[in-house]
Amino acid sequence: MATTNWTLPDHPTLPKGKTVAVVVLDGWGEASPDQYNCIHVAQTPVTDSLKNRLVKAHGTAVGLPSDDDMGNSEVGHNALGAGRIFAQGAKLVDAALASGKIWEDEGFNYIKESFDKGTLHLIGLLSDGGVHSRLDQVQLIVKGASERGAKRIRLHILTDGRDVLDGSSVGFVETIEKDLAQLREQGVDARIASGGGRMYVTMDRYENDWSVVKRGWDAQVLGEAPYKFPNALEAVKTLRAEPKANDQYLPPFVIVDESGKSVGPIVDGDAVVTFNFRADRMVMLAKALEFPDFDKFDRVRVPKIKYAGMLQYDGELKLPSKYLVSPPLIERTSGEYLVKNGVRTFACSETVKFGHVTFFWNGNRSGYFDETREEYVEIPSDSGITFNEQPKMKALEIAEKTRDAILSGKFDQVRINLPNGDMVGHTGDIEATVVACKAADEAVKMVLDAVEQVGGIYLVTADHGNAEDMVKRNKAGEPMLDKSGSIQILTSHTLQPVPVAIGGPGLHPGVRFRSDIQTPGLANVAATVMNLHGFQAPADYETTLIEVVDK
Ligand SMILES: O=C(O)[C@H](O)COP(=O)(O)O
Ligand SMILES: [Mn+2]
Ligand SMILES: [Mn+2]
Repeated sequence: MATTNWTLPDHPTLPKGKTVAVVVLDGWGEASPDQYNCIHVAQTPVTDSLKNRLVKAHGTAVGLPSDDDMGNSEVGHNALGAGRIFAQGAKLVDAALASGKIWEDEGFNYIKESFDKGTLHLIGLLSDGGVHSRLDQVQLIVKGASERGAKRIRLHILTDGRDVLDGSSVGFVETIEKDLAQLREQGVDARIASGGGRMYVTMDRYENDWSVVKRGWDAQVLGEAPYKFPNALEAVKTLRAEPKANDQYLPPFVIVDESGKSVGPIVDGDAVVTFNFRADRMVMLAKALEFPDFDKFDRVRVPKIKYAGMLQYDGELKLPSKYLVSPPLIERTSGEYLVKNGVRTFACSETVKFGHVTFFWNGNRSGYFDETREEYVEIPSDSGITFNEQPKMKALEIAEKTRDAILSGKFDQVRINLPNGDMVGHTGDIEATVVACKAADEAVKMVLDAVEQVGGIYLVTADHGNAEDMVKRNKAGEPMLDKSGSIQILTSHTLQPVPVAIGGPGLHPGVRFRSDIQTPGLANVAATVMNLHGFQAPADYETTLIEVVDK
């Protein structure tokens, strides 16, 4: 393997030594101004005043299978940090299924060893959102595993309503139940065994609230939950009606037989696959399943299982150790280059997005490259609430810490994520999302004021759209209505482009956005940031967005 030359060439014109603030507004796209565009409705004077260039943040521009795929935080921050477009989990799993390689590799052969005597359990997000998982892939795994000897299959589903419309869980359950019924006709004992809403059961992230993972453990592994149903369709329909939970927050349930016994606890000798390809909301469960000295909650019973992830979720921790598809190998990220070229770096967000500007930014790698030159600060997020209850979240605290980092003179780059537009946008609460966008704008102001004071440079951008469009639209772009005549709230991300704004007193006056890049995307930002630090990007990086004209 060729050794990497980490030394970045000097930029021909742009100086070194300027403080550069990189601000990622999570879920902040560009869309027509109307009442469902919360960024437009909110008072956002600071971001409104910035001069933007729009870049693509979805689909093939960020390594997703097609341009019908909305962007998301993982692929967005990967592209921002890595400066190149890598085929992402969704695409890699598609390819492994299409070629059949998934069945030949080590991961599947490992879990297959249990098929003779044990049950195959599949745990993950059941939707066609394509952000964490995809229903068609789950269908192919169920079918493929049964064709290859799995005689007893149990699904542990997490309902979505966040990357897809609320209420769509019913249709997804119907689809998978049809497949399972067909398998039963062929003599395979295949059933859904448990479930719950993704935000309340299992899919916490960055260790914000372990009780979420514990609720899932109790249902999936121990077969215990406050709600018991004879089948999953009845479970989802009933829990949506009473206690009137939405898909994201359905309470945990288990499916029981006539005698009231759970149909699918995980026991010694079983195999488990977590079928999400995206890491952030599966890695906590992976730890509970795999770490022998796990101490985040009492697991009560730790079955001896063969476990594989759809992908490996953390390359540093090698977690899980077995996986069905190899993750994208995202190396030589801009963060690593810049640190190795002496750029002292500060990264900050609150818990729910902390890994976005560290782990995802650095190519799905946790930890520092060089702890003498880096400081990552995590502001604890609120837990146990939906963020429309506290739409300002920790934006002010993030901004204060960042301001202090800028003014301290200890850092050359400060890199932050402001979660408000995204996290509140996902709740579908339009009024709260307007408050959220205002709070993010105020945070940007505080950061830009500090940049002004130190003669620095800012680059403000976003990872994908969300808050700029809160309604499901038809092909003509008109809001769609549900059966009762109310507008259909869009809780998910969008396909919209996102802004990139560059400025500040330290910016060379000749810097312009180039006009010769046909369709720039998020991956063009890394080379741009390197330029702002006075370096040229490596030759295989997507090209910079800027040029310097004589001034
Ligand atoms: O995990 C989530 O919250 C959503 O599925 C996607 O949102 P994110 O990509 O902005 O994190
Ligand atoms: Mn995001
Ligand atoms: Mn989001």
